Amino acid sequence: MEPAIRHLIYVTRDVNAQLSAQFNARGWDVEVAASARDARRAVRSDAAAGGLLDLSSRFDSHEIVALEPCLTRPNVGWVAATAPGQMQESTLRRLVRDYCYDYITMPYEAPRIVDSVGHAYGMVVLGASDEDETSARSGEGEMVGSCEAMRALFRTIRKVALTDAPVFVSGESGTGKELTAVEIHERSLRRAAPFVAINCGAIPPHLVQSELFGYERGAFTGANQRKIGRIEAAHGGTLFLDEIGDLPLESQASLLRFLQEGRIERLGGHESIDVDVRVISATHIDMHRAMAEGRFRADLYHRLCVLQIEEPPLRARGKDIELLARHMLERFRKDGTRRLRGFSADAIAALHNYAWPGNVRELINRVRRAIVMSEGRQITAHDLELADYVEIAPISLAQAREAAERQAIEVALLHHRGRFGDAAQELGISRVTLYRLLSSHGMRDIHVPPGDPRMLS
Ligand SMILES: Nc1ncnc2c1ncn2[C@@H]1O[C@H](COP(=O)(O)OP(=O)(O)OP(=O)(O)O)[C@@H](O)[C@H]1O
Repeated sequence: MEPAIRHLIYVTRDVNAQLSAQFNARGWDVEVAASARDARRAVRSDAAAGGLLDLSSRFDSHEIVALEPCLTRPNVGWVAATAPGQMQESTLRRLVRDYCYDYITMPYEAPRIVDSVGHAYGMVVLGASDEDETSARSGEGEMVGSCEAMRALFRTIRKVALTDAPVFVSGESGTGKELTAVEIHERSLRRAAPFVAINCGAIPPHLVQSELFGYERGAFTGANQRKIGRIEAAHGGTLFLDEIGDLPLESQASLLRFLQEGRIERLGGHESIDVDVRVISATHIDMHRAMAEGRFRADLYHRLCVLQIEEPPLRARGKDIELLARHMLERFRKDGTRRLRGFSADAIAALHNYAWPGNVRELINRVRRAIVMSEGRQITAHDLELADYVEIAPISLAQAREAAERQAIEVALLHHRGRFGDAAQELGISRVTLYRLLSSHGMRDIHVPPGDPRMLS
């Protein structure tokens, strides 16, 4: 809500006493800044304020340059007062265009200026309440989200954090699997101990064993000193095994042994060492297929997958796409040089129309690039490189039905973690019909492992 007294930062070399009195009479508390230095001090607070930049009082070019950082503050709504002809100067024109809500040329009427600054202030307050809403609904720890799928995920994280059982996180690349693992660790009794992450897909296969288990001095040529492996380094804490599907078969056997016995042996060592870690693993590949093709041991999978978490893809998160985009704009806005005021309507439309194959990681990258490249006051679809997604091509009723059917199936399967019987029941259809629909929508490969007898029915 708007406070009773509003704060005005009046940047001028030549205070207009009558104008100040008008502001006071309309409930403004006026702070005069006679130099860029005073202005910097005045804008330091994060509270919303109105700003009157009196360019007609002839600041020299040095002062103008020094004023620019004050104008970029998002919590001040600036209005410029200019002398006739001043807008011919390109520097002033740019400052007014980029940072001010309005400008008024002399001779002016005091009430007109007070009204204009009032509107600028109102716009700032409107923006701030958007941000409040964003942070109030921001989710869990570092994780932003408020849609039903994310709320369900946060509930699961809280439950899972209370136990020590292995957790398996599946989901497309960039959906937040590692962030989920961190969140589980942070909410668990292990939070004071290390969280150690290892990307099994990024380590050359012949080095995986030594990375995981460590080695003793002289274990192999080049082993000049003892090295503690990642499992041992996580003692007392949580071990996050990312891209577990890429773990070579040899290491799968060693990892299974460790999970069964709770002990490791460093390479070239004879001592068996007790290690207490909670294992969280993740992958974006289809583990059922990997097992069917003999690339992943089923016994290890079942050990790792005591508790399962499915990370929803960004395209299934509805309004959260916008929430995340705004959150990332706030987080990275200092990378840009302009004072950006959110996203344009075409950007919002594109955010929803685009399918986000790279999920949250891609969204972060697009927003960061747009912050730097944007030339206007708002981030547009073009800045996000999503200009082609502003308008969706008109679709026929049949196509609309098909898209809705597909989305309902995705959501039901996500909701029931891939349990076909439950998903079919929620959708009010038989299992057989669900399998048939999966086939007809080309979703069979994503949701049903090859060779699954269910597909034969
Ligand atoms: N809900 C979220 N809120 C805020 N940031 C998120 C969210 N989900 C993911 N991120 C951010 O998105 C980026 C990708 O997330 P993360 O690395 O956890 O994904 P991943 O699923 O593990 O990816 P990969 O499969 O490629 O390893 C990170 O910068 C992460 O902080």
